[in-house]
Amino acid sequence: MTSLAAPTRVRVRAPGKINVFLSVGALQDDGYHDVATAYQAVSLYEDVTAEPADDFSVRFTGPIDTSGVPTDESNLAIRAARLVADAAGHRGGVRLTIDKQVPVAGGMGGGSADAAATLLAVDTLWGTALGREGLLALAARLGADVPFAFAGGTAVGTGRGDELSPALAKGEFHWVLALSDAGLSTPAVYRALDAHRERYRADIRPAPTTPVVETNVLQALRAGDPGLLADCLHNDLQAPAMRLQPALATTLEIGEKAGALAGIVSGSGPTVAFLVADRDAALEVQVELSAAGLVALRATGPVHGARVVH
Ligand SMILES: C[C@@](CO)(OP(=O)(O)O)[C@H](O)COP(=O)(O)OP(=O)(O)OC[C@H]1O[C@@H](n2ccc(N)nc2=O)[C@H](O)[C@@H]1O
Ligand SMILES: Nc1ncnc2c1ncn2[C@@H]1O[C@H](COP(=O)(O)OP(=O)(O)O)[C@@H](O)[C@H]1O
Repeated sequence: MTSLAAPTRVRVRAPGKINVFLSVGALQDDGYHDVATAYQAVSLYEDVTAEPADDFSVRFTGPIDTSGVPTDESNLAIRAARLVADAAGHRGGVRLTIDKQVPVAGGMGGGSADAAATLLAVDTLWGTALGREGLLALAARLGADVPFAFAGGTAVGTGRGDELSPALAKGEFHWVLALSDAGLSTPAVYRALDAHRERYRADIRPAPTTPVVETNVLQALRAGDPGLLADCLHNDLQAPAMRLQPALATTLEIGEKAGALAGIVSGSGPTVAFLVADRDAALEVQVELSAAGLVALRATGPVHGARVVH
């Protein structure tokens, strides 16, 4: 007879995301905006390794500069681990190591992926068996994007972006991601959108009362057709992100001239995601962006959500 020993180390991988469509409604009393977004999980990953320890700690590895990310109790991964411990009555801590591929404060949900991966990693390590629904409920308490990082694939997010319904998607979409030297703060970009709407109330489209994802976006995803999707990429946070980082206009121009079907600021930015026809086009656009001095990565989507890999 074999006995199942408790694991001494669990590794979980969770993806970054691109918002292929993001409509932002009015600011609510809780400080959040009502949104409707279509998320696509893409092949830039956060790998979180969890090992038993007496207390809670986190460290980062990998090539990305994480000097600005806190490693104290405010770190989203530590907050995720503590939530599982509290929910399940687990005593003892965890040592977390995060191998980071998703740019920091880039609008691609790296911190959310850290939190989502940690939820599953500690649940597996400690054998707390909270289940998918239990972990998804904890995910929503950690941040608006965390449930999607947990679920992955393609989904529509409403409410704060945390109420998910799956969306059908066919095939594989190819993206080139142009990174920026400086990050953008998510609340600052939402505030800039509100300020702009307030200031130019008479001239611009007001915040939608009930934001929705347009049906042509869902059709393009379902058809797996990058040309169709390129025509309907949209992000209400793009204009405020560009006001905060005007150089993004040049980045968009370079990628589109290099043959991208379309470019869009991802989430609150400043990463710019270029949708391209296929792998060859992705290489060409990546080369042109690099030649202009930008850091450019290739990715594909949709990919799976948080999953144990080790
Ligand atoms: C803009 C988006 C688009 O997917 O992603 P990122 O660009 O951050 O990756 C999300 O709405 C961000 O999600 P996330 O980064 O998880 O947000 P949270 O930590 O929950 O919230 C940070 C802050 O952003 C603002 N916020 C966030 C979500 C939302 N629907 N309305 C908001 O106004 C609030 O000021 C909130 O205090
Ligand atoms: N694991 C983490 N724990 C706590 N904060 C994080 C973590 N990863 C990133 N952050 C911080 O959260 C903010 C948003 O980061 P991130 O999730 O990378 O970008 P975005 O919200 O733009 O997708 C940044 O200020 C960053 O320093």
